[in-house]
Amino acid sequence: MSDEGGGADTVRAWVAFHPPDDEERGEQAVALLRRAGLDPYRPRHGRTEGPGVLLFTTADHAVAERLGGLGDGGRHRILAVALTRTALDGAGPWPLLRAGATDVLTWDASATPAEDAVRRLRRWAAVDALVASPLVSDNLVGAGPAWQRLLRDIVEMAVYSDASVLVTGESGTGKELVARLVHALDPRRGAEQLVLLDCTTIVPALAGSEFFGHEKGAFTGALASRDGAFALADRGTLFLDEVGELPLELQAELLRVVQEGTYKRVGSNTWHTTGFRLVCATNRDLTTDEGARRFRGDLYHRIAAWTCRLPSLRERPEDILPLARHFLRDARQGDGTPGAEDFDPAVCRLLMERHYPGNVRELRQLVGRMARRHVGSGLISAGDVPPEERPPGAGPDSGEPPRGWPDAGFEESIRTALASGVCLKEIGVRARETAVLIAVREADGNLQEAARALGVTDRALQLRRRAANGAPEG
Ligand SMILES: Nc1ncnc2c1ncn2[C@@H]1O[C@H](COP(=O)(O)OP(=O)(O)OP(=O)(O)O)[C@@H](O)[C@H]1O
Repeated sequence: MSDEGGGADTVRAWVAFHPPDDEERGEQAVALLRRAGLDPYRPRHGRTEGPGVLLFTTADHAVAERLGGLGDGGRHRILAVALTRTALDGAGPWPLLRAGATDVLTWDASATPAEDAVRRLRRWAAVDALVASPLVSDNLVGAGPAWQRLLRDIVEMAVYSDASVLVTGESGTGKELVARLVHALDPRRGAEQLVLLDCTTIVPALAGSEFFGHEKGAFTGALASRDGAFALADRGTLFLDEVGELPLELQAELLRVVQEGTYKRVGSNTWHTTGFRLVCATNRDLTTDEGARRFRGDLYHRIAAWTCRLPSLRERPEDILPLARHFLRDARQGDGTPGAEDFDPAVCRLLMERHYPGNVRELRQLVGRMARRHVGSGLISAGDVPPEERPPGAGPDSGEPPRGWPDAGFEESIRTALASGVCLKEIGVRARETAVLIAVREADGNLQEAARALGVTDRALQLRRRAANGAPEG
């Protein structure tokens, strides 16, 4: 992988200007970016692939639309670079980050702005390449932009930092997969072991031995000396699943080992040293009052240097079919006989409409059951669906519309807004602004087409855009 620091490899990335007719002012910056290692290209018809730079002189309302379009709704990372010191006057960088910029720099604020920018682009391109690699994309399957952003974060944190990671999420969302991936990607740990301990299965009487190891004769039944998890994970990764279940006494001991890197085997007075990356998983919220009473705050801060929340499957319905197809391919490869190649439309609808309290694991099991019933190649059809999975009455063939809107992501967003004190009026304003932004973007800037999609007149759309830009709404 290319190092993101210094002037190593050339990095190819798009460069755009805002306002678009203000290119001349940016040309000098582009020349310096080239010299720092950028191989720039211009986005064609506003379409981009991978990360890029938006050089701007005015952070007006239109810049948000440009960012949304150039970043393809969050798929690609954008470095927004203010070419003048005054370009960020007013609201500062925050609206640009909200609109889709990954970072915002002011050219004149740095002695080496071109190098700073290229360093970021080099890092982002390296992370994108890893996210697209089979190691990541075949393991943590998902196509939605939110999932892709999460993968980028996981990869970046695994490769470029040594931080302890706390992975949260409901059962079956892929927490163990993330732990395995962090270990596999970590250039400092790759050759060493990944040691897994499920804290729900630790027997209190044997817990000390599990973690610290023991000497021969340390307790009844200790017929030989044995290494514990801290020794086995040395220079590797220790994954503690369901860390919220760890008894309080063990939490204190774990904290000491993590802080000091030393431990004694049960029945021994000799200190040993160890150093490992700690990855923990939990489906409990360890920060709530209830969670906090059962979990030490100091340990929480130690294990949660970086946290990663995996969404439930209901929060990522766009990934249900890609995941189901992935599991179908797996099932086909597993038994070596020609198997089903895809799902017929009725089964696709059933998969989309069903609820998955067990998340991805439940989807995987369901697809496995369908694949086992299927005969020959061709599509998985309604008859392959196990009887207890078939919808009563209004079945998948009933022509009912699929579960669509408002979906769980929508509700989640409103719940977050209310919990943060955002009032109903503001929620309404934001919802309208977002709808307009998306419609204009989807219509490639064609306002008539966007107005049609929104079910409003051209004039109403223009007034709304003007209102969003600060002028009173007509
Ligand atoms: N994004 C994904 N892509 C492919 N497979 C996935 C994905 N997420 C989960 N799975 C599959 O779902 C199953 C459950 O995953 P995993 O054990 O990592 O979940 P978990 O969150 O650790 O569950 P638990 O909390 O119950 O231990 C596994 O078979 C895993 O392969």
